[in-house]
Amino acid sequence: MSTETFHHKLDFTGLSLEKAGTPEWERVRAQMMEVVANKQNWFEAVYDGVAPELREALFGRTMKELFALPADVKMRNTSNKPHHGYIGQFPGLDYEALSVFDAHLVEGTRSFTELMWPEGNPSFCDTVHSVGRQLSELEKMVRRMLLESLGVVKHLDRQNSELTFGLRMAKYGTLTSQEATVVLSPHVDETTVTLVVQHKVAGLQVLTADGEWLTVPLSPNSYPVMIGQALQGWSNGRLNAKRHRVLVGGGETRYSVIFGSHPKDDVMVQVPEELVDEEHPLIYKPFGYLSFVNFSHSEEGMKSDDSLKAYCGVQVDEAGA
Ligand SMILES: O=C(O)CCC(=O)C(=O)O
Ligand SMILES: [Fe+2]
Repeated sequence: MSTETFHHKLDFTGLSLEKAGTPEWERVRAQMMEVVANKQNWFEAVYDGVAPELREALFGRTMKELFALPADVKMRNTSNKPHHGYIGQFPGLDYEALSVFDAHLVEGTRSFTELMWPEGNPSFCDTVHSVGRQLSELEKMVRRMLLESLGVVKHLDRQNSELTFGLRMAKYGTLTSQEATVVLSPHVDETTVTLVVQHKVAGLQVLTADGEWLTVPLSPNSYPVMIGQALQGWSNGRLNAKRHRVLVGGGETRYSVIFGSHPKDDVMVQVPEELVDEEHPLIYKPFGYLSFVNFSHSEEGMKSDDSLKAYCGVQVDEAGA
């Protein structure tokens, strides 16, 4: 029987971390436990933290202004990790993306803004920072509930101190053909948790347990949330990175924001001992996040359909099975 004939829609409206443990919190947490038990690894979060005007400013003005910059300016957005700064200039494909690092902090947004506009651009900076801050609040609620559902919430503070947030703005330009085309191939994110903001043009699809591509519906106040590989590793595979892709119709330019938590570069991701027992033997050795990301983008990592397992999976003989 199909496990994904419907998807979970969790309503975070009016919730905040201060409400953890209250009946309203527990009601949503009970749904999170179902998401975990069903191994769905994604859901839709309804959230009122990003005001409609802010979302409109982000997509209607801020992102358009960014992508309108000359290519050499956008290319100043570099990173120590492959594929994490400016992405674009693919022959025949009008896809571009830029990442703001430490997007929940004003410093992160400010240094990105100064890189793009040395003369300053306060409205860009304020808009992106507000979105980053609000989405980081949602991410923290989501992750707290996930850890509560796994019975390991005592590790939350440590995990929080080892994480940061990245905000990627993406543009999928019009295609010469009107036919639906996969412009971002099926993949899993290296993140801990990924939140996506879609606006007016759909395109994100998640792979269901039955191998079907499910189109994530558009909604002005909700955010698809997907598990990434860093959390798959940390949770010893209790949660699994959700495979997804982007399919666009071709006639319209699509903008989206991809907001993710991920371990800081030097963090060793290590499974908490509570998540290892006879029924759940250790499947991932501790791994350094930066090294893992570098591996994922290496020739060997790209060839593998499960780069986490290839990088730090415990061999059966090592596990003593
Ligand atoms: O644009 C989207 O909806 C998702 C993009 C994505 O999956 C990614 O950039 O990793
Ligand atoms: Fe992705």
